[in-house]
Amino acid sequence: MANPISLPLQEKIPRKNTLQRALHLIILSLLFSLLIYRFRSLRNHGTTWFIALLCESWFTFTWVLVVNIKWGPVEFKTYPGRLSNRVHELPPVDLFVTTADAVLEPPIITVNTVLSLLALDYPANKLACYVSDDGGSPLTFYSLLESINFAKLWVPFCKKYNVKVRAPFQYFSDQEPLIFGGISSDFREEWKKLKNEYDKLQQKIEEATKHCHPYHLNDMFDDFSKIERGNHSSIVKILWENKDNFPEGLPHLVYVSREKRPKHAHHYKAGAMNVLTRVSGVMTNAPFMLNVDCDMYANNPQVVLHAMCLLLESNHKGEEYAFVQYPQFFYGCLPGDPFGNHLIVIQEYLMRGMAGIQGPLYGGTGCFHRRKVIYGESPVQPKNTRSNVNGKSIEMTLKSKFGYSAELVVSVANLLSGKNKKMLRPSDISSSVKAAIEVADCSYESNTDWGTNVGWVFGNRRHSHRTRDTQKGLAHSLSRTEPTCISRVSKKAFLVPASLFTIYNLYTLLEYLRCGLPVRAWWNNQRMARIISSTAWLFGVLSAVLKLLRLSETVFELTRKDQNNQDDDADIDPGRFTFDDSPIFVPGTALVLVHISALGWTLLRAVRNSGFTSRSGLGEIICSAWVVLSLLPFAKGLFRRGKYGIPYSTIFKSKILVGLFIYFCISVSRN
Ligand SMILES: O=c1ccn([C@@H]2O[C@H](COP(=O)(O)OP(=O)(O)O[C@H]3O[C@H](CO)[C@@H](O)[C@H](O)[C@H]3O)[C@@H](O)[C@H]2O)c(=O)[nH]1
Ligand SMILES: [Mn+2]
Repeated sequence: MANPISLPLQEKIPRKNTLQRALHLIILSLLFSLLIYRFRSLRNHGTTWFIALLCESWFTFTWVLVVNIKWGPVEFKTYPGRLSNRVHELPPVDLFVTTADAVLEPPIITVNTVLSLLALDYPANKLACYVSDDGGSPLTFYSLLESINFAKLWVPFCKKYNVKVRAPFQYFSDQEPLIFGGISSDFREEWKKLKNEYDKLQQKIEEATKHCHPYHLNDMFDDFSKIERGNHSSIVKILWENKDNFPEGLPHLVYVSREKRPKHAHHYKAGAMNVLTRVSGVMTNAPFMLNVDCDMYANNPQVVLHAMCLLLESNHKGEEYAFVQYPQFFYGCLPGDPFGNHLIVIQEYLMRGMAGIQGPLYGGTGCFHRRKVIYGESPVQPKNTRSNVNGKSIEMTLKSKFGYSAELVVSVANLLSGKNKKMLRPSDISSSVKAAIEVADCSYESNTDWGTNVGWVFGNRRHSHRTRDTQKGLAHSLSRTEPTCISRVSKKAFLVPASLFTIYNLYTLLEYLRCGLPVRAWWNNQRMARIISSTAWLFGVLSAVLKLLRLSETVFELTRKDQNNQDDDADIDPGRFTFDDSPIFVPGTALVLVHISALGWTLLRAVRNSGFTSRSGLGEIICSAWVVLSLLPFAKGLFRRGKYGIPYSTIFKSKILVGLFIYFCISVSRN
């Protein structure tokens, strides 16, 4: 029998996708013939055409990139069972949860996230959970404090019965009979008890939210008493300490609210992540860190073990994975994905495709990071390159990079030299609270490498990710509108884009069907791709330009997390689009108006000439109709009132835009 230790913990398996690849090749050859055709036609035209061509080549290029990324998708198969006799080798992991606003992100949601992490299948004395509260909310603090007592029952219950979903709200939303089918009376009793305890916890938090409960009179809340949002000193509080270093107990739980001052940029989530990195650095200094948003939960209790299968192994060159990221799945989804935000196909094809090349983009959440990589070291760099530098200068270098905290510098040095390889972790974290408070100060990062070469980059990665997508988005919207205004092409030339269009749609449809999704979901996503490119991405480009010109700063607007009771409308249809007078709806409205008018105009001319002439252009009609279909929610919005209708002011602005556009087209065609 093979020694289990020698068995690999993971396998990287390329996915077979012959049909996909065939379509892929056809799409690419069509794209290139289209481009060549356009190059040929350039010879006969002036500068406007040259600019159009330049744009088209660029868009084709980005399109080719996006399609090509999907060429060689891979799957990672991990064998956590093979770790079972290597438990002593398992490294500590620090778990980060970020929350920022107790109103937009109700504490019960954060509590569920935290509970699902505390109950993970991993030695509890090797986990530490840190919650960053950018809201500095006593309510969030209170809710977490209250959840400890529940966790003391919940965690053993989950482990005893091998509960799959360890976020109680989700677990208890299942039908009782379904759970109880053929199950012991012990379990039934315990289930009822836990459900009852969870209800009590929920109620306490609710009462506190409505201020029916003077919870804050307790002296644990002193730090919060005079707190002013966005203007307070840092708070670090240990909510629970696993003092006995007990693998079956509860992991450490630490509350962190970093210092905020009106004059100091706080860099939103990236800033919070850097504080968490430092605070955990001086407290537990685990070599790996998982970060999740406050509205998430682990849907598989073995996530850490699976991640370790990848992170603990290196390849024959000694290279290691920098990070391991899990795909996100969403709960509370509307059927048919009306807003195209379930991201199932993107994660299944684009992300796996990227994983096949080098690795996916960091999506901001659900990710295990190697701490030394976050500290600026490369995962492929050989270890101990700095051993010949004398001790003093190492300290000075580290201080200039990581800031003045002596405790942090020691922890960084330990980590980078691999000294904490012993996989031990201080069980007493209360002695490091003072150091933790210090590194959570808002001025701590001044004149250091935090936010540039160390930690989460400000400005930031989220941003570059967006701009990339923007280009893809524009590629679609321009190539769609192009036929109506620029080209009236011959039948033969129309064949290429027409087949490209058909095959590309088949190709994307295939992706949806293979993921087991309905055709409706495919259509909704195609539609949303057009809508997003004419709204969010377009404005994303504008804001990036404004930022480059230093005219404005990007801001992070929190998404509201509870979907219930924000609306008391009786006839509420959650799948329908709602509008307001935001300028973001102007381009979409204008596009719809242009194409409806174009179609109307063609129809009118056809009626006048009794029949369509060759000048009507079938291609143009199809393209315009496709745009209108894609933007159907806008077209409907033109005729609806209330929140489902586009406000008159928006329609008015769009009409001005359309007027300008038509004027531009006419003057171009005259020249
Ligand atoms: O000043 C801030 C602002 C946000 N957050 C936290 O950041 C997370 C994400 O914020 P959210 O409003 O939920 O943004 P989304 O639009 O959902 O963010 C998506 O896109 C982000 C950027 O790519 C990723 O970081 C997120 O994980 C991903 O869910 C939440 O936990 C927030 O509490 C902070 O901690 N401080
Ligand atoms: Mn979110």
